[in-house]
Amino acid sequence: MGTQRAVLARGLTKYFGDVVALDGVDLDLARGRIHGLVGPNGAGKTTLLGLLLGLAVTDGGSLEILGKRVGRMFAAPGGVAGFVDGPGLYPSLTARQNLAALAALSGKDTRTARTARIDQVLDEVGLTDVADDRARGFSLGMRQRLGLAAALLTTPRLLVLDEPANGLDPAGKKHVHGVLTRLANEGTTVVLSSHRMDDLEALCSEVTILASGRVRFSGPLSTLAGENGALDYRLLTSAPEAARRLAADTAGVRVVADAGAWRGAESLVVSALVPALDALVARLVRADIAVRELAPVVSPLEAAFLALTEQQEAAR
Ligand SMILES: Nc1ncnc2c1ncn2[C@@H]1O[C@H](COP(=O)(O)OP(=O)(O)OP(=O)(O)O)[C@@H](O)[C@H]1O
Repeated sequence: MGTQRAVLARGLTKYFGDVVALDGVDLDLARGRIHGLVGPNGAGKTTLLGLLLGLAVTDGGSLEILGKRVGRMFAAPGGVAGFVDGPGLYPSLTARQNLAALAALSGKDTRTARTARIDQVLDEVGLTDVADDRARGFSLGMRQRLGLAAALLTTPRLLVLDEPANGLDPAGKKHVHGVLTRLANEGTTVVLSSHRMDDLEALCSEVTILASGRVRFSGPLSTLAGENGALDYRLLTSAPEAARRLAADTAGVRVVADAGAWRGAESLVVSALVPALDALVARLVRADIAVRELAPVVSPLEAAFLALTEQQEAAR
């Protein structure tokens, strides 16, 4: 048995002329997880994903993928599939022909087995109805789904996707999320970048936040709230006035403003760290005040992202 990590990177650096795209990046990706990569434009996300796909080599540091040290060859390590900057497709071929061309390259299965597998992956990404249409006429969302289907043909153990949700309509997103979740449940590691915090929160158990080529946070989404200082939370309770008085009287809790109505009920917004929030909820319950809803106004991931972007702006 090799390491349980799909990716182990230490001190990765990558330069483009004078531009430092990656500046000492450490990354640990456990197998069978969906890991989100987030960061402002130019943070280094595509560069990092490109290294994982063997599209570029590092200028420094070490990289181990699926238990094997990556050398200085421009080649996708075995078991790795995916794409950056959109999937490479033949525009004049249909979706099915594109996949058939790729499957034939691998030369592993019989023609019948390949055809069955192609039908299966087309179905998984929701492209069966357009299987015989040329890729040239495909929308961005359809191209993304065909790119994912192509990656699935190889049964990857590490799937690397750069903004796979770009251009997806709700039905397309449902297909893609379903496929990625199934893959992770079966042990494939998925690493994807996105500017959509809601997608990342729905899909990923862990995230890495990059800014200016450096890792600002890497770990479970659940620990982000604690990392990022006080957050604003919206509270809906059975007794808004009494809840407001209790909140104002709880150490570490600040009542933000008169939040007014929220979904037709009077709500309260408080700013607090998680332990103070826990204390407030316990006090509300002890006072027989029911907590009907409690959620961050801005998600921890979005708050962390915004804080980081603001820091970057301030440094300019
Ligand atoms: N081929 C290249 N030649 C020169 N500079 C590059 C090249 N690729 C990336 N860079 C630079 O490296 C830095 C990181 O770029 P990268 O594309 O990895 O960021 P990103 O986080 O993917 O950004 P975005 O969210 O805008 O896609 C940027 O400053 C970019 O201009």
